[in-house]
Parts: sequence; C-alpha cells; structure tokens
Amino acid sequence: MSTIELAGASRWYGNVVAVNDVTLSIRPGLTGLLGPNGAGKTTVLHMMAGLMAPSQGEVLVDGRPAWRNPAVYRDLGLVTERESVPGFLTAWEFVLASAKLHKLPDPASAARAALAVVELQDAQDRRISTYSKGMRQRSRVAAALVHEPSVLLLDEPFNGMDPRQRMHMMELLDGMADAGRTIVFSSHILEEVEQLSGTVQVIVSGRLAASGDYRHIRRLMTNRPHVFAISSSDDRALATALMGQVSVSGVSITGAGLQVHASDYGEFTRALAGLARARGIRLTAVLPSDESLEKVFSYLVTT
Ligand SMILES: Nc1ncnc2c1ncn2[C@@H]1O[C@H](COP(=O)(O)OP(=O)(O)OP(=O)(O)O)[C@@H](O)[C@H]1O
Repeated sequence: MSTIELAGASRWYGNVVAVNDVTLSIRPGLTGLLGPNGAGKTTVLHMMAGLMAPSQGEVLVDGRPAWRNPAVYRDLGLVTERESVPGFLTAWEFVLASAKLHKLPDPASAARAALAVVELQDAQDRRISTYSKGMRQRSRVAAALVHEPSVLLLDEPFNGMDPRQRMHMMELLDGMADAGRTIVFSSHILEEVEQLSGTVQVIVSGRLAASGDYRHIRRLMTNRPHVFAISSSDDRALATALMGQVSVSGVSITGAGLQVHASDYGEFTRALAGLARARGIRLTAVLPSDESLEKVFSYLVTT
C-alpha cells in the first residue's frame, strides 16, 4: 500500500511555470488526474515517477523523495503518453524483456502473470503491430507492472480508445486498485473518468483546481454559468420571455441574435423550446458559446 504526497510542489521549465505550488495526497486506489492540454499533468506524473525533480517543494512516495531514488523506482511503474511499442515483438517478448530489465529472479513467470492481469494471454504470441489500440496499450501496462509495483502511473492511457476499450481498461485499473495498488492516470476528457470509482484531481494551468469524486467534479462544471448564442424568428419577443425565467441571469440583443446567460444548463435548455413554442417563435440557432474545455476548466480556478 503506497501513498504519494505533493507538498507545495512546483516545476518550471525556463520561465514556463508548468506546475505551480500543488499540494495533494494520493492514497491506494484509483485516482484520475484531469485537466486540459498543457495543464501540467505529465509534469506531475513525471515528478511522481522520480524522472524529474520539483523546482520547489516536495514529491514523496511513501514518505521518500521520488527524485533519484532507486528504492522508489523499484516499486513503481510508469506508462508514458507516447505510444512507443516495438511492433515487431510479440507481447510475450516485450513483457519478458521488461522483466529481464528489472532483473527479476523468474522473468518468465513474472511476464506470464503480468499478461494475465491485462488479459492478453491469448494474443501474447502475436506481433504487437497486429494489435488494436486497446491491446497495444494493455501490453504497455503489462510491461510496466511486470515487477509488481505498488504504484502505477499512466499518462493518458485512454487516448484514442473507443468506448468499449476504454471501459475494459477502466475495469482493469479498477481491479488493480481493488488489489491494493495506488493507481494514477491522467486524462483531458471529463467523460473518460465517468466510470471512475475513485478520486479526481483537477489541474488547470499548473494549479490544483478541484478534487473529489466524479459526480462532485461534474456538478461543479455543470452548475457554472453558461452563455448561449440564440437566433429566432422574433428575437425581441424571445428576449422578453426569457427575462422571466429563473434560470436566465441576463439577455442582450446583439447584431447576430441574442446572447443569453443561464445558470443551469439543463433547466434552461428544457425551458427554452416550450417557451418559444408557446409564443409561436421559431428557434433558428441555439449554440452554447463558451463550451471549450479550457473555459470549463478555467471556471473552476476562478471560483
Ligand atoms: N521540456 C519543456 N520545456 C519547456 N516547456 C515545457 C516542457 N515540458 C512541458 N512544458 C510546458 O509546461 C506546461 C505543462 O506541460 P505538461 O506536458 O506537463 O502538461 P499536460 O497537462 O501533460 O499536457 P498534455 O496533455 O498536452 O501533455 C505546458 O505549458 C508545456 O508547454
């Protein structure tokens, strides 16, 4: 059972501050590190893996600094973001090579066990180049856990996977977490962590913006104010009708239609159609105008 602690950890590259004074604690189980591209997730994972020193503060695995600490490396596996697998090898050869690199006493049985965890035994003698994206990713997970580390770090493991592959991988990670491992994975897509039973840590612009379970984070993101660009057959009449809605906090008439600020996404979109219909107004466009992921995440840091 391992824990990971970041205490006031910062990391900068020249004058780019990638991670800014992050304090968090990760316990055994499954943790998702969520944030938009460039938020600092890879940097956090690399500091946890001891590949990179914090510029300031501490990154501890079981109370020991991760940086330059072979004892930590022996108990930790990292699946990096880049999908660099030697396609000419079979999964068996690939995972066995990893077991030998770790100088395990019985590399063959360790490789067998790791391939069984990721459920690749049946395909283990095929070249990796013939695998699906999900299978390739599982072969990399097997190579990272062949030495049975208590900590497994995965950088964007679901990238490019279809929903079925994603669910399978999530189940695998869940199973490993249930077995007492400390598993941390990064993602930039909120929906990817939907099935996650554990904790989500949200990183935005290098800072810890929120943490909690998936539902808590989802609520934080959907309860924020939304802006819609709307056009209709009668913008003025629609504006007047919208002003009376509880979920609407502001309406302005622009050259291109209406700009509406609403506090509750679901309630507003449900009310809008009925309200227009009742007044004989035809809606020609309803566009959420602030839906970029960065906006959604940055809402969390500004509140
Ligand atoms: N070696 C480097 N030199 C300079 N800047 C870097 C370097 N590595 C990362 N950065 C910058 O640090 C910030 C955080 O990068 P990081 O890769 O940790 O983010 P991320 O959340 O993992 O993003 P992504 O999902 O896009 O990989 C970004 O602004 C990035 O451009």
